[in-house]
Amino acid sequence: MCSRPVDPLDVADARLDRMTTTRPLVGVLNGPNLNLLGTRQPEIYGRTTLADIEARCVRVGQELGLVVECAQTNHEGALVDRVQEWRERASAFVVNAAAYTHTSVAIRDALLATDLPFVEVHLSNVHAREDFRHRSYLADVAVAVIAGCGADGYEFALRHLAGRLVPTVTA
Ligand SMILES: O=C1C[C@@](O)(C(=O)O)C[C@@H](O)[C@@H]1O
Repeated sequence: MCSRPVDPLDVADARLDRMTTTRPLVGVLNGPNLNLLGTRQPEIYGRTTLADIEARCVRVGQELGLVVECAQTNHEGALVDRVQEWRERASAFVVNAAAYTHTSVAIRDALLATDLPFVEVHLSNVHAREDFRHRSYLADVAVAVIAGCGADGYEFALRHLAGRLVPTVTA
């Protein structure tokens, strides 16, 4: 009989796999120019970087019993690809489609095709800005819209989704 010594790291990996596969996955998706957060019009978008926001989302997700994966791209088709890729694995989304919020039927359709709940987030209060930002192609199919709370908006969105996905969590 051939017996291999048990590697404690393998055991820990397997345990982590099981834990993460049973926790709902939430995809946090950010659109064009949000990679510049921290230096882009800080008077409007604040000084928090996207890396800080994503790290906070992962940390808050862990506290809430969620697995959080984050992605950002400047390209409309790549946002659609990401939603399609998450479609098979995710339970919900937090979406800041940035300027594509106001223009993109393709991103709306991609989210609708998932049949999953999502929260639309904007750092700034888009309703207090130019008219073209008042229109959203996503808002009427989102479960909630959060605008004007800065980086806190992502955490609020995750707390809301956790309340829907993880029965023991109070939003
Ligand atoms: O890029 C962005 C960021 C934004 O989505 C926000 O987070 O406030 C608002 C959009 O109008 C703008 O195009």
